[in-house]
Amino acid sequence: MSAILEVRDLTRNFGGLAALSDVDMDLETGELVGLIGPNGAGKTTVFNLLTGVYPPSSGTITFTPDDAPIKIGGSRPFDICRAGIARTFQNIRLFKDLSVLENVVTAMQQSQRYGLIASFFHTSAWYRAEQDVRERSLDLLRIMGLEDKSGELARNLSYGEQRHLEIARALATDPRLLLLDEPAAGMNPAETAQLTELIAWIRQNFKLTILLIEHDMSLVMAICERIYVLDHGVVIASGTPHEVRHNPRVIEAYLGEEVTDV
Ligand SMILES: Nc1ncnc2c1ncn2[C@@H]1O[C@H](COP(=O)(O)OP(=O)(O)OP(=O)(O)O)[C@@H](O)[C@H]1O
Repeated sequence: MSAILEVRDLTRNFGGLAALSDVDMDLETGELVGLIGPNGAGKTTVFNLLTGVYPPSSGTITFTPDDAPIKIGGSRPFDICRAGIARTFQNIRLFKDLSVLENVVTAMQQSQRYGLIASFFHTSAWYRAEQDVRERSLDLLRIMGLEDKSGELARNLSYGEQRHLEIARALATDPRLLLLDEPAAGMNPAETAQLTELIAWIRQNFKLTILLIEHDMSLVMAICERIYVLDHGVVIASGTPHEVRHNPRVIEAYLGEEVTDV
C-alpha cells in the first residue's frame, strides 16, 4: 500500500480560535478511516481544508491519487474535485428542485471535459457523451437504491434517501478519496446498519479510500480500520477501533461510556 493522503502540521485559525493545530494524518490507499471527536473538535474543518473551502493557516496536504503527488493546500474546490477528492456534507446540499437523476447528472458533468464547440453545436459526440453520463448516473442510483426515485424531485426524498443521493453525487465525480461527513446523521438503527454495509461495499467495489466523520459509534467501530480522534483541534489519539475505544484520553475527552459499551 502507498499513502494517498499525507497531512502535516495542518493548522487553521479563525480569528483568535485555533480550530486545528498541527494535525498530522496519513491515509493509505484503500483504507477506510474514521475521524471522530466531540462537537467543535475540528472534524468538519479538516474536510473544509481538504476540499479547498478554506486554505490552511499553515501546514501541508499532499494528495497522491496516482504516482504524482499533488499539493492541495489552498487549491480551489473545483480543482481538488477534479484531482479526485469528493465529499458529502453534514447539512445535506442537493439541488432540491432538480430530479434525483439530474442531481447525479450535474455532478458527473462537472468532471467531464466537453470541447466548447461540441457542447455549443450539440455534435453527435456530445449526444453520445450525454447518453453515457445518463446511463452511468442511473447505475449509481441503482447502487444507492434510488433507481425507482430517479424522476422525483430531490426535495421529496426522505432524509435517509437524500443522504444516499449525496453519496451518489460524490461518486459521480469519480473520486479516489471520498470524504463522508456524518452520513448516518438522522437515520434510524436499521437505516444505519444498511448504510454501514453500503459504505463497505462502495469502498470495495469503487476501490476508494474513505475518510468518515461520524458520531454513530456502531458505524465507526464496525467498518473503520483506523480512527483519528480530534479534541479542541488536536489529534489526541489514533489507532484501531479497539485501541481508540480503550484509550483513557479518548474516554475522558468525549466518548466515555458510549465507547466502552460498543
Ligand atoms: N468559518 C468559521 N468561522 C469561525 N469559526 C469556525 C468556522 N468554521 C469552524 N469554526 C469553529 O472551529 C471549531 C471547529 O469546528 P468544526 O465545525 O470543524 O467542528 P466539528 O468537530 O466538525 O464539530 P461538529 O461535530 O459539531 O460538527 C468550532 O469552534 C467552530 O465554531
